[in-house]
Amino acid sequence: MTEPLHIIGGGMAGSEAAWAAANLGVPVVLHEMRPRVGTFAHRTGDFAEMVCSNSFRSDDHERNAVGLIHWEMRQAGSLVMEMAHRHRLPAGGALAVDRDPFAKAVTERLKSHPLISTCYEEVTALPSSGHWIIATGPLTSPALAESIRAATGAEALAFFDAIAPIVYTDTIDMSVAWLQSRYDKGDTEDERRAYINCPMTRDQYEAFIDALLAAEKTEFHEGETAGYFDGCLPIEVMAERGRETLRHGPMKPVGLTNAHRPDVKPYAVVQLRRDNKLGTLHNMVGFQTKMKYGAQTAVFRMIPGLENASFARLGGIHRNTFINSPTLLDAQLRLKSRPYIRFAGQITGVEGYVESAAMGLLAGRMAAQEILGRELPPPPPETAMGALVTHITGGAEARTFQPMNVNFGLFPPIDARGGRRGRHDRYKAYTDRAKQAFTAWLSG
Ligand SMILES: Cc1cc2nc3c(=O)[nH]c(=O)nc-3n(C[C@H](O)[C@H](O)[C@H](O)COP(=O)(O)OP(=O)(O)OC[C@H]3O[C@@H](n4cnc5c(N)ncnc54)[C@H](O)[C@@H]3O)c2cc1C
Repeated sequence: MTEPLHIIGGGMAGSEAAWAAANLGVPVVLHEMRPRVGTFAHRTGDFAEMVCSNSFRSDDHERNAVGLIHWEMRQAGSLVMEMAHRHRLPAGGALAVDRDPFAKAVTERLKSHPLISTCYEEVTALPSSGHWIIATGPLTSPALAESIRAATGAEALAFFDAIAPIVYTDTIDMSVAWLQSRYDKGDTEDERRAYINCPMTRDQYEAFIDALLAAEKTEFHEGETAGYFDGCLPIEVMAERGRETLRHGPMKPVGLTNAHRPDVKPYAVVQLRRDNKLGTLHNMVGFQTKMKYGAQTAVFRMIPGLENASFARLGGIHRNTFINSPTLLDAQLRLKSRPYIRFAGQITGVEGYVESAAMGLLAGRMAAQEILGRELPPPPPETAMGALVTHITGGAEARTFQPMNVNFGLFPPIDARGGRRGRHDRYKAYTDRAKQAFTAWLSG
């Protein structure tokens, strides 16, 4: 008899993992603590509940990385995508859904599958044997979080409340910005040029602070942690403490010489640090923020060099539990120290409903194949799922690892013309290449 796969968490990732594994003929036990034990964000006992917005974001599979991952999930028989399509609402190019009927439909489908059984209980400790997927999400219950922390090391399980935006490197104006590490630190030329620096005059800095103070901010939801980590204060909180605070903190201009105008000392400098091995993404150092998304783009585009910046991810604040996947997981999403346990969903350091469900789909397939005595290689990095799983299991810098949305910056680059038109064509080239690679992977 085929051994069962146990999945903890019936959210986006767990639901998708259960469906994928059961459809490969593996019996699944889905453990979900709701409705017996709730979270501050979930309202129902349904699987795949959308806790905040009702959107799966862009459905454009030709020029958008999220749309592309939708496409790949559909090819792989995704339950979340099928039910989202069935309950979709008009929303332009976005895939918005009627959230309650959507979650009910996912729940009914899972419950009526002959190979899936459900167990409504909170799992409070890491299991010691069997085949498991942990998909307990950003609001993993405290007892289980503690058990994961004990098994992986205190440093490994991160609780954080603020994230900084990430910019596509090719949208930064390098005729204004320049490459340099503070005080030219580093043993190699690469290290000495590890940061992108954007200079500000006094007037630009003052206008920036005014905009920051006036910008609309997100308020905490009830139950979310309201305390900030000391080393992780949102920039607007720093600005509220004094107009000069940022100039003595993340925007300090010391140890840097503007390569374009060495004679002019910048009044303040915004630094961006490489965020992935490919160098296609840079994060804004110390720029964690709770400004609303619209306000963030407007305020950050005031920074010289970022006037036309595109953001792979904007900053944000909420409680989040995720592991340091680049150090803890292998390419099969298995915990290196206990390979009978896989992780999937937001707890692996991906961000968003779609990305979480996609990682669930992958983990479910991988686990099922393993139980059946085969090994499923991860999808190639040219695909959206492959790019994302490669990023979290090795491509990302482990030291500064933060949750990540799927975006073209994670893909191996494609040469193309610059500018807006060039970008348009390049995105299409990315998705064409991905579709071919994904189709081959699925049939292989
Ligand atoms: C406040 C908030 C707002 C968000 N807003 C958005 C948004 O607008 N758009 C977006 O794309 N993403 C949003 N996210 C991120 C969102 O949570 C994830 O994108 C997605 O739901 C993660 O999927 P998941 O399967 O990893 O986790 P979840 O969907 O959260 O599922 C995890 C499941 O595990 C269960 N569980 C937890 N611990 C245990 C345990 N010990 N035993 C048994 N079951 C357990 C939970 O009850 C839950 O059902 C938000 C997150 C939060 C916290």
